[in-house]
Amino acid sequence: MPVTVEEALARIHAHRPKLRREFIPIEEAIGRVLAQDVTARYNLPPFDNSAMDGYAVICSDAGKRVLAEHTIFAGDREQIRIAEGQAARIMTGARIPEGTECIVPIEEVTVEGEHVTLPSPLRAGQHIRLCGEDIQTDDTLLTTGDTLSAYHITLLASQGITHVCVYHRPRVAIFASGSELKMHHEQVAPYQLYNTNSPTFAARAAELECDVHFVGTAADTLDALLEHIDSALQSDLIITSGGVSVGDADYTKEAFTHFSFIPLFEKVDLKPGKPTTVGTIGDTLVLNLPGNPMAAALCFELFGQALIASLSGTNAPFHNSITARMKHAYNVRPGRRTLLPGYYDGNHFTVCEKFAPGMITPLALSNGFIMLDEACSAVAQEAEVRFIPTRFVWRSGSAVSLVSTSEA
Ligand SMILES: Nc1nc2c(c(=O)[nH]1)N[C@H]1C(S)=C(S)[C@@H](COP(=O)(O)OP(=O)(O)OC[C@H]3O[C@@H](n4cnc5c(N)ncnc54)[C@H](O)[C@@H]3O)O[C@H]1N2
Ligand code: MOO
Repeated sequence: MPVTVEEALARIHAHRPKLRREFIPIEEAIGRVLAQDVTARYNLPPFDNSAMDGYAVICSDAGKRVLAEHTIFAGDREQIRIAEGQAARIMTGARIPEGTECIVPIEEVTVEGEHVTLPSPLRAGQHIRLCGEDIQTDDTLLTTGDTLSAYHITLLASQGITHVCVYHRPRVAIFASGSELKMHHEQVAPYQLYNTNSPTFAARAAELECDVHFVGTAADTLDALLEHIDSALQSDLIITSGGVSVGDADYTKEAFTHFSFIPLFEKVDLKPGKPTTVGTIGDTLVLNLPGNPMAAALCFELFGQALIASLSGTNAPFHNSITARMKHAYNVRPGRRTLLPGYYDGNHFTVCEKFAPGMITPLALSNGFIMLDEACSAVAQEAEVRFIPTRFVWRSGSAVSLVSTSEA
């Protein structure tokens, strides 16, 4: 019995794989998932300091001529004290002298030798960056399951942290089945075609921070499939494509049953990609995708990504969507949950002009897809849809306005 997409995803999310951890330098941690919480060891700033090149002064000296004998630079160790009638010339980032009530920028004073005349009035605290105003000791900076981005590396570096504990990258083994398939570096005969699914999933899994192992292309025989499964069992996830339908040469499902395969689900109520199957062999997860390239790619996005997320240890394992409006009206056959590939331009979603489960161009031309409810037979122009991205580098081929205004 096919399960709904929601049920299929719920079964994937309910599965709790064993996760392995390792310590790595922060320079290598970009994109990795933390297996520890990180708390602050130091305040940031670590001391009260000047936000401007100027003078450290006392507020009651506003409008007066004061003596400024000392100059303080960032990194100076010596700590001085100022009193009424005194100021200290100070550089941005330098520790403020004891007794300082505010900083007056250089541009606002009149300098005569060692004396400066201050403006009036002066506001207590002006241009002083307070100890701990950004980070306080013991603040939680990062949490187990956070995926490290460049600005998380900033936080780690600010605390003098050299290494972090992260989850291992998921090890993903990939193979295709199909006697008609050749690899792109092989000769192809007129009755054969190139295996595009395996390079696609290898590339996509690498984009999703997996360690990828391409096992090979299995002929449509039980023996070839058994051999390929056997060499993939050391991985956390096996992704196969092809041979899951009801044809005379479709042996994938049968081959997996030889390895005590336990299904999580064996078919999904979905067009395309109905034959998609997910299960386990021991600690190894298995995703059998259909051979049709577009069907396989869209189901990789829905189910493969969810499996990889669960194996990565992320605390954000669920898909998310962007609300978009339809560029054009679109009609579909109701009664089936339908995936439509297309392009989101920042406002509107345009369904791919030409697509079918066996094609490869639709995904290359798209940056995501929408999933229409089974009751849906038409989506109107400007109707709101939920866009699910497949790539998310948010740039444009032509210049767009980047400015927000008060008008809607
Ligand atoms: N009688 C029925 N026939 C089919 C059904 C069905 O329910 N009843 N389902 C159709 C659907 S839906 C799909 S999807 C496909 C799934 O078939 P398989 O998973 O068995 O895939 P194959 O037959 O091996 O291949 C299908 C198609 O895709 C090409 N292919 C396969 N692997 C690759 C690859 N790695 N790279 C590029 N292209 C690949 C293959 O040459 C075929 O053209 O079954 C329908 N039939
Ligand atoms: O649903 Mo198949 O999975 O059409 O391509």
